[in-house]
Amino acid sequence: MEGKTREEMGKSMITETWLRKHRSLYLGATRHPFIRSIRDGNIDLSSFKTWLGQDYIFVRAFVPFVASVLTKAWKGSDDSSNDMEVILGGVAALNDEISWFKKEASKWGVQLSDIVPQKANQDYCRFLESLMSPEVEYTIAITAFWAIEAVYQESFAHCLEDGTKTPAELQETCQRWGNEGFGQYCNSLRKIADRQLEKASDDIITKAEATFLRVVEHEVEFWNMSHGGT
Ligand SMILES: Cc1ncc(CN)c(N)n1
Repeated sequence: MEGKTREEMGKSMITETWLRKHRSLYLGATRHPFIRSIRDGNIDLSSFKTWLGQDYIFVRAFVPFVASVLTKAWKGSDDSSNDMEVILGGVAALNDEISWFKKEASKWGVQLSDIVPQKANQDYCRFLESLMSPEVEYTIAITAFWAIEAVYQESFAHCLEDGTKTPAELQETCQRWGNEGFGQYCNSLRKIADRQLEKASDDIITKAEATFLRVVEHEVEFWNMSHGGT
């Protein structure tokens, strides 16, 4: 692959080229100290509770974003029936996710109605809102969607690998995003993003790469907020 132009590699490998090019930033999100602390078994439970409450707020803002991606797929996709099925699966998963957050919050004594979104969360939710505009192309929105889900999948799957010391009470959390089915769903999103990028103009590809980077930066900030939170 080394030294080949994008045309020689085939445009379908665009997400692959980004993951290589921005590897250290991406690993900064998927191997963040917050994730490492879960994996090493020394997580501060107040950080976990901060993450839980803040992520519940994030997921509630994520639902309308995903619904907007579904709307864009309806008219903007080359294979809208496939894409809509995959995205609808994502909406269904988010429905479960919201119920899970409620159950988990009561288990940990986190009062969800009292949670005030912190700055990193507000910034991330505002970014999602900007992507919901009808002017934002489907290719950009589906790229963001894939990246958002993929960071969680890779982060939590990392906590489930052999030899990790993830505390028993956090196994279920890690399973939620680290399980194989969620991994397959992320692969489906990635395939859609790559297919869209393959036929996109250079301008859209540049915009999509910038969007990918912003997602990863927001994810790092989100972990930072949880890790340092009280
Ligand atoms: C911040 C964040 N990023 C991604 C996900 C996975 N839906 C999430 N729940 N929260």
